[in-house]
Amino acid sequence: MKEFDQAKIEQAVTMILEAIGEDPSREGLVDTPKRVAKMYQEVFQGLNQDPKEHFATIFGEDHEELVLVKDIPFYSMCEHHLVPFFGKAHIGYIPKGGKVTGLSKLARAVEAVTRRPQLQERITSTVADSLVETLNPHGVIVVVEAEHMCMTMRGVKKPGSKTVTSAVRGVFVDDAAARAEVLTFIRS
Ligand SMILES: Nc1nc2c(ncn2[C@@H]2O[C@H](COP(=O)(O)OP(=O)(O)OP(=O)(O)O)[C@@H](O)[C@H]2O)c(=O)[nH]1
Ligand SMILES: [Zn+2]
Repeated sequence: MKEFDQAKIEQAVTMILEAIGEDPSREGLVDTPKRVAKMYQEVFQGLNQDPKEHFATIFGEDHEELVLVKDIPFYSMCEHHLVPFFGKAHIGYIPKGGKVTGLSKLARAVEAVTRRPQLQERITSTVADSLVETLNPHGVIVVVEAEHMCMTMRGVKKPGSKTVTSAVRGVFVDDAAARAEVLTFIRS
């Protein structure tokens, strides 16, 4: 378990408020450092989780065809600016050897990976590799689509722009028809 230092975050937030010329002791701000620390504990709680631990729930089921959970909503924090990026993750895999995991575990793995300072590419590949390492399936495909607040409310200011990343493993690498089938389901 990595240490979460609530007092240190409170100090840091107080310093940021002072540095922008605010008065941290005024009524509206007096509890803000505490609130922000509590919020960071929640939005960064994935730092204490390994996505693979969720795939320990394995059912023996003889299904060697596609399993796809799509439209899993997520919120993460861009590691460059510490502002949110958010969107949907779609996870498909083809089980092998009768090893399937609980459907909710796919969404739990997304939570574990997104609730940290992150990059969209790393979220995508970490989820794919975690499935490969635990279930050893025939193939995995992960698609993540997100809007990055660092590109909308600041900087280049392009609201509505979306970033799509994908990670394919196993049979999906060479099988364009299998990839296309998944993309059709994702869009439907
Ligand atoms: N590849 C990748 N880049 C990201 C992600 N989130 C944010 N970024 C980018 O990280 C880059 C950081 O660029 P820098 O030039 O170091 O920082 P900056 O001056 O704040 O950049 P601007 O956003 O262009 O103003 C920006 O281009 C962001 O759009 C992500 O998940 N993946
Ligand atoms: Zn950013």
